[in-house]
Amino acid sequence: MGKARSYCIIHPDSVSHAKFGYSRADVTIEFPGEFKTGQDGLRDFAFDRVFEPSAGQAQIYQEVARPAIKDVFERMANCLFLAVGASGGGKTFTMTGGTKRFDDRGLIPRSISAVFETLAARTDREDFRVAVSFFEIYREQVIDLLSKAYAESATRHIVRSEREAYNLLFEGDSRRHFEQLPSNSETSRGHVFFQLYITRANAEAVLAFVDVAAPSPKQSSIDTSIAQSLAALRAVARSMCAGLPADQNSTLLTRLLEQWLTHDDIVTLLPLKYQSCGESYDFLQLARILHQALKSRAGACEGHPRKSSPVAGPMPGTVGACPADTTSRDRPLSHTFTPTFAMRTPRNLDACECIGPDTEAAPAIRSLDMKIPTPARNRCRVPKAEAPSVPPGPVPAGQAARVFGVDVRHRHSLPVVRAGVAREASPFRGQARPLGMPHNLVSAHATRVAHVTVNPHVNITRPGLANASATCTYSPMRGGRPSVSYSPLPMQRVVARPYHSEGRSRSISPMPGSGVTSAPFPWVPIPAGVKSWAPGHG
Ligand SMILES: Nc1ncnc2c1ncn2[C@@H]1O[C@H](COP(=O)(O)OP(=O)(O)OP(=O)(O)O)[C@@H](O)[C@H]1O
Repeated sequence: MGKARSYCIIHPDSVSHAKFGYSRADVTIEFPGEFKTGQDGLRDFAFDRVFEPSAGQAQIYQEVARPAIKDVFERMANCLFLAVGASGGGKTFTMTGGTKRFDDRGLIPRSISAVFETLAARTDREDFRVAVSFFEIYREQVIDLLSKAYAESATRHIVRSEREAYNLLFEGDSRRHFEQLPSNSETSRGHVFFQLYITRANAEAVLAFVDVAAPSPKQSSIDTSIAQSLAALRAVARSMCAGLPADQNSTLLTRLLEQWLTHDDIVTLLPLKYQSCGESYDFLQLARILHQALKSRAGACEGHPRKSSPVAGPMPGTVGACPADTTSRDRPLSHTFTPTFAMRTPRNLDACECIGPDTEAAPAIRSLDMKIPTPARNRCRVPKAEAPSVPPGPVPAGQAARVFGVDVRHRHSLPVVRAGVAREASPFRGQARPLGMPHNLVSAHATRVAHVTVNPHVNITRPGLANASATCTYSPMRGGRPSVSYSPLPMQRVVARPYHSEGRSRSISPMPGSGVTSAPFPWVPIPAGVKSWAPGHG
């Protein structure tokens, strides 16, 4: 039988609430007599561990997910991480990550890193293959987030490095359905499955991370669909507790979870922001019933190897069997351009700014914050051999170029105008500009449309995924050769400033293990009629 663990993660905004308390393994809420049971008083909910708000993501990862990664390599055990909870409680924060600090990256990126770090340390690493699938249940349909399509089958992409896996994570993340609601400015509107498949010979272990959407008070049709699937999940758990056959076919969520619920290791996560007694009680109870149901399972085998994806079982009309060895899709930005880190950006990102880091030092980067780097940390010339030659002078409007394998173009005729814009959004705004560093050293402007905009000095992005790496310091106004900002220090401090129309942003993660590939830098006319310069147009 698979193991079952359950954790509660307390949201920082819950702490001061009088009707809510928690200890290391219990959450207690107080509710009035008329609510639910008709009895006044306190209700206790036990967990394997309750993480107080001061517990960082690193600690949560260590206790929650690290054992599962070990089990993958020791006994090819599958594990499902199932995050449930009310809107705004922190499910996405726990699974994918927070917005402001690198330290806030969640279970998925940390697990990706751990899998590749473990592999790197093994002599038999060549025997393993890692693949990723990423899909969303939205309005009772599966959307493959890696192929942008309503899916009969979720595509499985082989990933050969941490960077490739991150790329897919951020790519898919940018395609998720979010909505701005009072409870959360970025509310997930679909149940999201991110799966890592680790295969060796005929054995396969799957790590699945499921972020279960919560209904909002808006009561739209999406909310109805979400509420129905949660009710179905609750009903399945109740049947399991009672030892009765469960109707798992009533919703797509329960159908996709069926095999997990009956067989595998499951970690239930309840990120909890105490908002109202009713809502908290509902989800605390759901977590409890789920945990009880999982504990009561019998007869399933522990850590059995899978032949096919647990979530992508053969179900007509839904996610079907994944093709076993689909190779990575051709992703123009990533196969020639090697980002050093990626920012999980807001859906309606206006612009972001990134500085550094050294792509060669990137594997050592484990710290990312919002501070301004010192010039010493941020300036280092790219070897001349790598520096593409650029003709001096302003880049004419409507011209494009391929910089380090990435298509870029100017949207403005005069770089100097662009520079003015960049300065406004510069990380150095209001501060003394570090000596020798152009104030607009890096400025990547992204819109939701897949295009790349460049100012005279850089750079690169695509929707939902601001890839920053090669920091071209070439200034058309100064002429000369372009160079790339490299950090000479292993613990490069990276600056990443997500800008957003409402001041919101998403998390930041590194792209270790990358290197910069250079490419010719000819300015070429943008084809007539092309409004946004999408990767691949060149
Ligand atoms: N442990 C935490 N520490 C700091 N901030 C947190 C924490 N958990 C969540 N947040 C913040 O709370 C907000 C809501 O979190 P998140 O979007 O992860 O909630 P959610 O449960 O996924 O909500 P929804 O169901 O609406 O999508 C975000 O701004 C997030 O950064």
